[in-house]
Amino acid sequence: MKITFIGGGNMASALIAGLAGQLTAGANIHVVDPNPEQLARLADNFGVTTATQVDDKVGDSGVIVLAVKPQQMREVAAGLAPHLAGQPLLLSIAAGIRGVDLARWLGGYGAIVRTMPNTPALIGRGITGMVAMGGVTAAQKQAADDIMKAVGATVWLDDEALIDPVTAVSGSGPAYVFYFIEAMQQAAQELGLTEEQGKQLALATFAGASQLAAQSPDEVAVLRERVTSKGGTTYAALVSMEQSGVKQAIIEAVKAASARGRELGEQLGGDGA
Ligand SMILES: NC(=O)C1=CN([C@@H]2O[C@H](COP(=O)(O)OP(=O)(O)OC[C@H]3O[C@@H](n4cnc5c(N)ncnc54)[C@H](O)[C@@H]3O)[C@@H](O)[C@H]2O)C=CC1
Ligand SMILES: O=C(O)[C@@H]1CCC=N1
Repeated sequence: MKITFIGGGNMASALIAGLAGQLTAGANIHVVDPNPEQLARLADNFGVTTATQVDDKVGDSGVIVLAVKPQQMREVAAGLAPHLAGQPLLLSIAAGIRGVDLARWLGGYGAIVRTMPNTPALIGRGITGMVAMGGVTAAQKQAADDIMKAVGATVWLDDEALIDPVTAVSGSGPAYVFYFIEAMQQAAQELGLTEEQGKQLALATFAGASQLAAQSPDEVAVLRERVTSKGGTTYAALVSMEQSGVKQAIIEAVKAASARGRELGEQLGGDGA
């Protein structure tokens, strides 16, 4: 099956990298992006075919992945509308953009699955939240699931409104983890370790702790308590974090991301025109 990506930026590149390793021929992937450097990089690395704008070649795609910024989606959808005679599945990865708005911009085309992947897809360790709009067939839903499972796990939602919370937790989530790792690395250096040592210690700790949490039958809070000797070093760190309101700040940050997703949908979807 031919999969066309409209937009070949960061998230599309992560998906293509994950998919290219799974498909028998990278040439089954076609990428449309106005940036020739972006296209050259994707063609060199993954053997995809490329174009700088949507043309008739997009028409024979079984799946079209919409991977442009939310602000570009309306224009891209309008340009795509004349090329949907082959009834492809449209897979949107854009934050915020509501299915009803996308369908309208596509000229009333309803075979849309909204998804929210994340960048660990690049190494096949992504997780994608997904919701199917009314015009999606069972076979198309399966195809969407197959594509996203090629780059990690999938979580299907019944309620489209929940895609904003998914965006806030797992779509944006890698950035929070990187932020925490950056802080750990900076602390390591300020305490006298080398940059390399700090990096090695922080990364191995994140990988080990998250694997342990995934594999353990115990709740994460129990695992945390097992590290925390009374009056010990971890206790000192956690008291400091509590005093600084770190947990509440993280909760509020995730809620801010979710609210921004909803706001983007309302702003860009406008009054339904
Ligand atoms: N970066 C991430 O971690 C995630 C991003 N997303 C979503 O993915 C989408 C893309 O985000 P990024 O990849 O981060 O942005 P990006 O800026 O890296 O990529 C956007 C790409 O679209 C291209 N483009 C612009 N106008 C175009 C047009 N008319 N036709 C075709 N291509 C066009 C740009 O040249 C660029 O390569 C957004 O809607 C975002 O909400 C979703 C999940 C995670
Ligand atoms: O920051 C953003 O808006 C996109 C959506 C999820 C991750 N990146």
